[in-house]
Amino acid sequence: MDVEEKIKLIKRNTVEIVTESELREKLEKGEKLKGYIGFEPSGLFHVGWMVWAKKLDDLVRAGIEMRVLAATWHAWVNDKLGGDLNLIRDAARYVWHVLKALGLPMDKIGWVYAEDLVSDPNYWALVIKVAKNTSLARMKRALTIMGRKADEAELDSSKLIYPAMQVSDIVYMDLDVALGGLDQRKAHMLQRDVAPKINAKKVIAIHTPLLTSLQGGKRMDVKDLDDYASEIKMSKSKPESAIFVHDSPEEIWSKLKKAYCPAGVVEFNPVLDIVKYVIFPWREYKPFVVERPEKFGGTVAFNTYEELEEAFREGKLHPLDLKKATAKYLSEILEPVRRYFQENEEAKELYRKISSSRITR
Ligand SMILES: Nc1ncnc2c1ncn2[C@@H]1O[C@H](COP(=O)(O)OP(=O)(O)OP(=O)(O)O)[C@@H](O)[C@H]1O
Ligand SMILES: N[C@@H](Cc1ccc(O)cc1)C(=O)O
Repeated sequence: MDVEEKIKLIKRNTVEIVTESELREKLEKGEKLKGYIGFEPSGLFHVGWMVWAKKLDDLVRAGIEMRVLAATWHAWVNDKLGGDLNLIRDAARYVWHVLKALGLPMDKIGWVYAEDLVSDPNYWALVIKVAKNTSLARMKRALTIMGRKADEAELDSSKLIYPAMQVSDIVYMDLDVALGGLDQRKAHMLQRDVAPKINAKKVIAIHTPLLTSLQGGKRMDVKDLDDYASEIKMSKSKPESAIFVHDSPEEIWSKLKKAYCPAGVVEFNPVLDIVKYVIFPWREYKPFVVERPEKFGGTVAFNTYEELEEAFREGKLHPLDLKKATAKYLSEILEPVRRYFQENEEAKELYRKISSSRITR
């Protein structure tokens, strides 16, 4: 794969790369790049996470040495799973199984636990250095990276340490690339600002879109799109907002049937988001076929998402027909996951533990 092909693959279905020219420069020099994505283990894997999972796969294919950080200590700070580190670790292992079930090349992807970092005093020296170079106001503003509002550290000041930890994770692992959904932007921009002050390299940030909650969203007068998108995103701590990778075809249909999808409305439409960022990429961009009786226009095939969006915007594709086809394809894509979790004993047991734990936050 030449540099142009790599950049095309890395860039597809992202919101932004900060910056593309830095990425190009490193690729042109033939540098061996190291990257990561971190996640907080808690709760079940929803289809929103398939957006970054696909990008993780793309980055591996583009030759970037990728690892996944199971941010167990961060999840503890963020009160996930009642702060029970054993359960949090189980939730991390569960995610490993989901990624495997989705077909990711887990033998080519590193797997790191926060414990591997926090057991080293040098890591904490970095956390202090990052904090020394960050104002309190900036640290508070960055709390959206953990799904919290700036004032949520008032009663629990450990939360103020979290952004410094996330920045330190990147520096400690000496990474070139940080992958995350758009809601992780503030962590990456903070890393880029602090890096030159602590003699570290600026990370190249790759941000993927956030799937909208099944309840949808409406554009308001928002200052930071990353803050608004994170407020209305599909999220594991709001189960009613999400389709989980374990949902049966019946559950998927029943959730999609009720999902926000007004005729002709494209913005913050969760059904279209799923088609664009999950179905097209996970089916390797094969045509999306909507079966309809002749009297409603007959069966129609869309070769690209753009064609489908145009038809929907112009009222040539009815929300119910779109939802039916989306449910069918999504159920098909998720079938191997359902099968894997029936057949793999460890995965099955972890799923049982995590899904029966009532406390996600
Ligand atoms: N709806 C979504 N669409 C796409 N990516 C998402 C979505 N929600 C989270 N992500 C991404 O998944 C990664 C892990 O996020 P996170 O642990 O905050 O998920 P979450 O479902 O919002 O969980 P929680 O509700 O516990 O905050 C991040 O990179 C984040 O940007
Ligand atoms: N902040 C991320 C999790 C994360 C934690 C540490 C990291 O280094 C990276 C990501 C989230 O809420 O999903």
